[in-house]
Amino acid sequence: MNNAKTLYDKLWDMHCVEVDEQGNALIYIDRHIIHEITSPQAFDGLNQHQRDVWRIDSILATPDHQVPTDDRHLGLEGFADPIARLQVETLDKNCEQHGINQFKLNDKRQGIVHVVGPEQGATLPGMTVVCGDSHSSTHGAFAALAQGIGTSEVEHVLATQCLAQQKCKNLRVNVNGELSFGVTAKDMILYIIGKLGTAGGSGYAIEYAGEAVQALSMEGRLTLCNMTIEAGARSGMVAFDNITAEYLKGKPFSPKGEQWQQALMFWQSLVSDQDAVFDKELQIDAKDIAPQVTWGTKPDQVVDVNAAVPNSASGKDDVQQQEWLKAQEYMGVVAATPMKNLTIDQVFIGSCTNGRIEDIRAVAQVVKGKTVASTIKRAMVVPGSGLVKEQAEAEGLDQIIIDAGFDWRFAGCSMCNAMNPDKLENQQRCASTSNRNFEGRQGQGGRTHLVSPAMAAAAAIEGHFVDIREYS
Ligand SMILES: CC(C)[C@H](C(=O)O)[C@@H](O)C(=O)O
Ligand code: SF4
Repeated sequence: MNNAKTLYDKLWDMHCVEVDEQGNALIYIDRHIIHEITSPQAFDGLNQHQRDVWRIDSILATPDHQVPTDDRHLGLEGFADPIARLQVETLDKNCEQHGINQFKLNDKRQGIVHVVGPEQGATLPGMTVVCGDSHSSTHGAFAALAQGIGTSEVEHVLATQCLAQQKCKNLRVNVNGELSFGVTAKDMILYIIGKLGTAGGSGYAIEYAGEAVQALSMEGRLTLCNMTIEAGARSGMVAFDNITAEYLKGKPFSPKGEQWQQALMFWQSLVSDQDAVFDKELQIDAKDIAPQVTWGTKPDQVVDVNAAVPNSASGKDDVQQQEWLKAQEYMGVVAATPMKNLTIDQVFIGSCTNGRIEDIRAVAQVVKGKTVASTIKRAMVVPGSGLVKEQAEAEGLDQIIIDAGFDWRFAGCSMCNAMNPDKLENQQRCASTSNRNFEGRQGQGGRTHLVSPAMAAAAAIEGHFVDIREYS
């Protein structure tokens, strides 16, 4: 009998507390990250039932979705929206009441939960990580089992440190060979979602593997795992290796001294066994991946930058054809229009997908000595955390970006989902490094095209999409 296990099987087995005959399981949670949107009702529930928080030191909190990004010196007074302010104040109050570690609004470690956790070493290999946020899959890049949960589950984890779950099936996505120059982890994941479809990963935990994945930096792997949820899977992960270890060494929450050595020994085991069997495998050739641009209102409505908006008649069935037509109408695009001909109104660079230091370096490299096109109404770069901002400023990247005509902002989710003042106007077209292009996602009537940071930067300079591989 084959006892070989996948990485997911291993993580599951290590955390499974109990499972009944129907497969209903309880898994133990090691790290719980919270933000201002999905935690207030959870704390209300706890208080109503007079329950305490089970393991306070497993929790890390920071506000991100509703914080304004234009200025911070006013603190809470800088909020124009009283409801947004109340959410952030409520997070403060709950964290104070329960003694929870929070990086508050004016703490330079504040930022988007999925940027802050990794950069602190709060997400470690072998952990189960949850957050009341669908992009919690991001943390799986560290060979962790990470997933988004709902508000009632946030309450359950706060109270019991456990989560009710059914085990998923195993899907491995192998990206073989080497990515072409100028093609990034963002293009890789958009391409994968294009192949899988937005429901293709449903019921699976995805492991990303193959030479092109192994060659990615930790930041690239975070981008990859981040968008797992857009393929319908709750968890995505990458096996542990030296790149993981190097990234975590010396991070504030990482183990130190003798414990670091012990951890390294244990972490080596966080890979799928050689003969582990996956329920499904997808093979991708890295050299087939070109820079990607979405044309529609779902992340799988995506094409190569050199392609055109597809003709709805080529949709696989009636349902898809109707869906494409509707998406094209909303997006104000017409079949057969080359993607490069689409002119852009706004550019948003940031989010938990692409708001890390390597993303900002890539942007600075593209825009250095150039100027944002006069037709662009606004181009903004929003670091994913205060520490990313600080690092970028130490490297002088902010000045390059500002000189090119971009806004340089404070950390937060910003225009990724417009729960704060950063929004698109009706029918404005945006090149965005975020992860969702749903109708109204970046503001009512706004039209989002998902791209990599370098592609967004080049689109800002030219006023339309260009192939970054031919751009200098
Ligand atoms: C507000 C929050 C719950 C939501 C999520 O779960 O993903 C947000 O982060 C998003 O990206 O839409
Ligand atoms: S940056 Fe966007 S996707 Fe990420 S947590 Fe914030 S709103 Fe969600």
